[in-house]
Amino acid sequence: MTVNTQSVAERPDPRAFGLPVVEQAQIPAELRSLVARVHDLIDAVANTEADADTLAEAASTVEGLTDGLNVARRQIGTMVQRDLQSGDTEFGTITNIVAGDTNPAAPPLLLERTPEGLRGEVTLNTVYQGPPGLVHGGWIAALLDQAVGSVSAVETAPGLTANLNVDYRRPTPLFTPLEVTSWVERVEGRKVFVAGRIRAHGEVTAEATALMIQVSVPGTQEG
Ligand SMILES: CCCCCCCCCCCC(=O)SCCNC(=O)CCNC(=O)[C@H](O)C(C)(C)COP(=O)(O)OP(=O)(O)OC[C@H]1O[C@@H](n2cnc3c(N)ncnc32)[C@H](O)[C@@H]1OP(=O)(O)O
Repeated sequence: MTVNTQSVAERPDPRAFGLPVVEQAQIPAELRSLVARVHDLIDAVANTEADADTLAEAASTVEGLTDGLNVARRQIGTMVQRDLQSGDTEFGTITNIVAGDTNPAAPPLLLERTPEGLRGEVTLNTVYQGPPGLVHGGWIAALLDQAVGSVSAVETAPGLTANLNVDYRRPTPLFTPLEVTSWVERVEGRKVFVAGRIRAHGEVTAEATALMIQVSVPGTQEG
């Protein structure tokens, strides 16, 4: 179902909200590399059984690195502009916990446009563990919230989640490619009714319905 009600050019630009925007291609390769190394570091720290000397040395090294990086920090709310393979433009917060380009704690979940909506694949390690060997239920909800919020933004206009209902159908495994899909069901004024699904090995493990409320753009008749 096609529900695109606005051309890309008419969709709100975060600059209209006074937010800084970084183009995805302008993120330095060195920062991307650092984010990936720290992503692996979080997993290593969460699982290490190294001896006390090694742990103490690591803590000291990381403390020094943190001080060095904190010398220059981004403005809170900084957005990243992504050009999807479909030709659509997507905006997201650059430190978004699910998909943020510069967030080492993000899996990250990268979504691309399909004829039905959005689709992405992500594999989660023990950092996202709830029950033994399984993904935490809150993270399952986070993946679905991101997927439904993004499809609403890409196919209609950016909004906030007013309501998210998650049905956990089967345990969602760690270390397994998860297929995340989302689509728009219908639009009623500012209300966008959306849905999403997670599959592992082709089987549905969780599904969600949600209500997104489109945000008003400052300086427009609607906002
Ligand atoms: C581009 C750069 C920026 C881009 C920014 C993009 C960010 C992407 C975020 C990703 C997703 C998230 O995690 S968002 C984070 C989690 N969500 C939040 O923090 C949202 C907190 N809630 C709110 O701020 C607010 O409640 C809103 C904005 C959702 C709605 O407030 P509002 O704008 O005043 O609208 P309101 O008049 O209350 O409601 C509008 C209509 O929706 C209905 N409605 C409202 N809430 C509900 C509900 N829970 N369940 C059923 N229906 C509801 C109302 O009855 C009404 O229907 P009718 O009378 O018209 O029929």
